[in-house]
Amino acid sequence: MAANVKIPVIILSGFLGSGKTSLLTRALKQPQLANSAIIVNEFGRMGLDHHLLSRVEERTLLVGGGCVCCSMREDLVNACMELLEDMQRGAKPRVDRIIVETTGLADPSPIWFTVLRHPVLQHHFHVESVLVTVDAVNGMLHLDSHDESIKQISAADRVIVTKTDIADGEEIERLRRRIGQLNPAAEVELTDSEDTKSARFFADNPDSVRSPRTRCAMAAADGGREGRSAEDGRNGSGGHTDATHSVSIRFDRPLDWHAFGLWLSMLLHARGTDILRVKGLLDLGGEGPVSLNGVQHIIHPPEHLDGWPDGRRTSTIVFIMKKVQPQQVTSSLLAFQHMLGAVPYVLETDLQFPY
Ligand SMILES: Nc1nc2c(ncn2[C@@H]2O[C@H](COP(=O)(O)OP(=O)(O)OP(=O)(O)O)[C@@H](O)[C@H]2O)c(=O)[nH]1
Repeated sequence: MAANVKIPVIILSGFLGSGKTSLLTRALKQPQLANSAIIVNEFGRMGLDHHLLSRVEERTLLVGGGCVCCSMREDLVNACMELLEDMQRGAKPRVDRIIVETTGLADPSPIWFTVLRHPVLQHHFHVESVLVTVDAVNGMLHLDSHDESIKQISAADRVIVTKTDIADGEEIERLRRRIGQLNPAAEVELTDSEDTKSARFFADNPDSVRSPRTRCAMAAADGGREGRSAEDGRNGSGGHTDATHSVSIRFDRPLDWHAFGLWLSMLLHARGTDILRVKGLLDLGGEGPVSLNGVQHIIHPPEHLDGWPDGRRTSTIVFIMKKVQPQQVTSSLLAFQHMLGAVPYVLETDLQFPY
């Protein structure tokens, strides 16, 4: 098997009963997903009929400092290693992707961490996207009452609102807005039980690098906040210190990578468990952007991309945080601006702190 091309892993998460299995079952009927390996977390569940289906019991091994997001999922390691060995000795054909369906209460970050940091898996697999289902009828309630739901949405590249056939339009719009506030970097899509094209969520790379920019551009067009320096907002007080907040930040010039890397390491070292997601495109002065993708204090190796997705050359970073105020991030960046070589400004935030 071609060892140098990593097999994409797609994580399918979403709160209890939000429609993960229904979505996946429908998607697997389409030929695009024929050559996929599926790993689900629960024993004894019926309904998925697939030749490569593997059911595993969720087992997490705490590694490093004992932090949950930096734990290895032993179940996933075993399932992937088994598949890898089978493919390497020719007992199974090489699969096009692995889809991991989590339990409804799972935090997707240990799965991410496992694929990224396991000494063998990291050379053969990469996490292509995190899909999260949200129930159009109950999603708002789940978000209000369950931290797990918020964590899942924060980790998502693509949020799929299910059950739109039984929810009213206004309800769906409210939910979309809430998801957009929680994770401005995620694409939000709708589905229902009659959707016969749901393989698109798994087989198309959501081009995660484009989404923060697209959303930011939309926010700028509609909110008119673009161009205001973060300095203007540094003394604002947003309250809600325990809540989850997001902020999208842009820079006026290319960034110094070493200085930015140092700043980010310091932030993650100090507040890693509260930084649920960092995602963006950086202008480091090279031809194309460098994509940045992190979940809690795990940062995916940055990737150089060939071109700017929407032709606009600028750094945009989205932070989704718990117990950290957007202005704490911006003030810290401002304090670092001379080393960074660029001035940050707030493009969009869910908090109305004074600009
Ligand atoms: N009307 C409607 N019902 C749906 C839709 N998606 C799922 N359901 C129903 O919602 C219920 C839960 O769906 P599942 O697919 O089992 O949800 P899940 O997220 O896999 O559930 P857990 O594994 O328990 O977390 C089932 O009764 C489904 O038939 C949808 O788009 N429309």
